[in-house]
Order: sequence, then structure tokens, then C-alpha cells
Amino acid sequence: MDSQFPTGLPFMKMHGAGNDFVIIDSRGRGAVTTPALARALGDRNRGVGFDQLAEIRDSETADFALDFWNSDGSRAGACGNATRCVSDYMMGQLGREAVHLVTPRGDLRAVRLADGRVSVNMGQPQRDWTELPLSHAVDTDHLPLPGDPVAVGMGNPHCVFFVPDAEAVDVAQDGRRIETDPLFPQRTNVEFASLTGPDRLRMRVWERGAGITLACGSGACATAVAAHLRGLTGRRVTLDLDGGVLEIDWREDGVWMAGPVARVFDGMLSPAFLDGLL
Ligand SMILES: N[C@H](CCC[C@H](N)C(=O)O)C(=O)O
Repeated sequence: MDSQFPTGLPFMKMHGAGNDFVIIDSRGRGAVTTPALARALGDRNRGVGFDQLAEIRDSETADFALDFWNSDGSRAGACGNATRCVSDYMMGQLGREAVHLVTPRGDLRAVRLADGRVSVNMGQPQRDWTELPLSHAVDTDHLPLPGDPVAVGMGNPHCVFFVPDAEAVDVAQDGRRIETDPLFPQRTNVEFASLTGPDRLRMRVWERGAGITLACGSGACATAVAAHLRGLTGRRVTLDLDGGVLEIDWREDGVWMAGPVARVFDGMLSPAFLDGLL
């Protein structure tokens, strides 16, 4: 048995627009997550199940630091919806309406809105092929793939397709294929979007390392940026995802994303479950 947590390891389950997370608060001690723990915990039958695992750590320069893991055990450089969820929790912990956090992509700021939603500044999009990264120099506005997608980085890679009807896309088949296209040496998240009204998009997503999810915050940011670059929308866009609505505002200081957050339950991982995973 792992002696570090003789009575178990506490965690929270939260979701943002249906994008669901297990959150471990490791402030005041070292980080505990390993790829093996992420995979075991991410199993919806034998673990808890999540789209991403987020671990909160102490930071010397911000209110807290945040790391993200996918359910296949890989790490993610950004996760917008988990950032909004954890920021909501940390605002409660700190008695504040705004927080400053450090993620693998850099410093981010989040605020609670008057209606209870949480908005995060996800930073400026990455448009250079080296930053995404892509395997070789190509025009990121028009990737050399069938369907003419746009590549946008939000601290993680996204490949955005504009289609006449997002409902008609076989997201599982097309998403899985694009995720591992050789153009993306670190794989990619894949979004399918269609314009449904002025500055309004329907978006469905295939996430790298997680598969189909009900929402993806960084994906919504990437899709709104791509839609504006393609001249389809202005800089403020509403996205309808399977699990809820996200509002994106690409401002001078970065891409802001607002949406709902919910804390579902608090639980405890048993020492028997943790055995051999830490
Ligand atoms: N759901 C997350 C993104 C996870 C991205 C992850 N699948 C990756 O490997 O980049 C979000 O709200 O931004």
C-alpha cells in the first residue's frame, strides 16, 4: 500500500459545459500525478472517469499552478474548461472574484462574472507552424489536408474544420484519423464547426488523448479565432457544444472564454486503488 496516503487521496469532480474533470489539490505537498494514475483514474468503469485530470500545485509567482493530463495518460499544455473550474474553486478558497494562475502555456487570469459563470483569458493564439507544432512549414490558415482546415494553437494544437453541417460529421472516425495525421508530430485536437447564425457556431470536438467530449474550451477558442480569420464571424462568438454554451471574445489582451462551471462531488481515492499508481 502507498504509505503517503494511508487514509486515501481526496479529489473533486467538476465539469464545465459537460467537459468533465477530476481535480486533485496538491498545494502544500508535492505533485502526485503519474501517467499510470491518470490512466487508471480516467477509466470510467475501474476508476472515476474524466476528460482531463487537473492537479493544483503551489506557485511562487501566482495564486496557484495547474497541470493537465488526458485520460490516455498524456499531458495537455492547456485546458480551458478545467482552468475555469479550478479557478472557481480557488476563488472560493481565497475569498476572491479573480485569480492568477500558471499553466504549462504560461500565466493566465480568470474572473467570476456577475451571473456566476467564470471567464478565463487563454492568451493569444499561436499561428506559426513551429509553435503548434506542425511537422513542416505550411500555411496554417489553409492546412494541406482535405477539407481545408485551419491550425490554431492555444497552448495545445487544434485543427479546425468548417463544414456545412457539423451534425452530419462522423466525429469519431474523422477525429481519430486527423489526431494522428503525420502533419501533427504531437497529435492534435480536432474541431468541426458550422455557422448557425450571426457570430454563432455549432461545434463538435475530438480531443487528443480523450476522444469525443461534450465540450473543449481551448477548442472553442481556437474555433472562434479560426472563424474570425476566415471572415465568418466577428471577434465575439457564441459556440453551441454538446454539453453547453461557451462565449469567446478575442480581445487585445488575449482570447477570453466564458461559460458555466459545476462542482459535482468530492471523493476519496482508496489506498487500494492508489497502490502502485503513485
Ligand atoms: N478540454 C480541454 C482541452 C484538452 C486538450 C487536450 N485533449 C490536449 O491534449 O490538448 C479544454 O477545455 O480546453
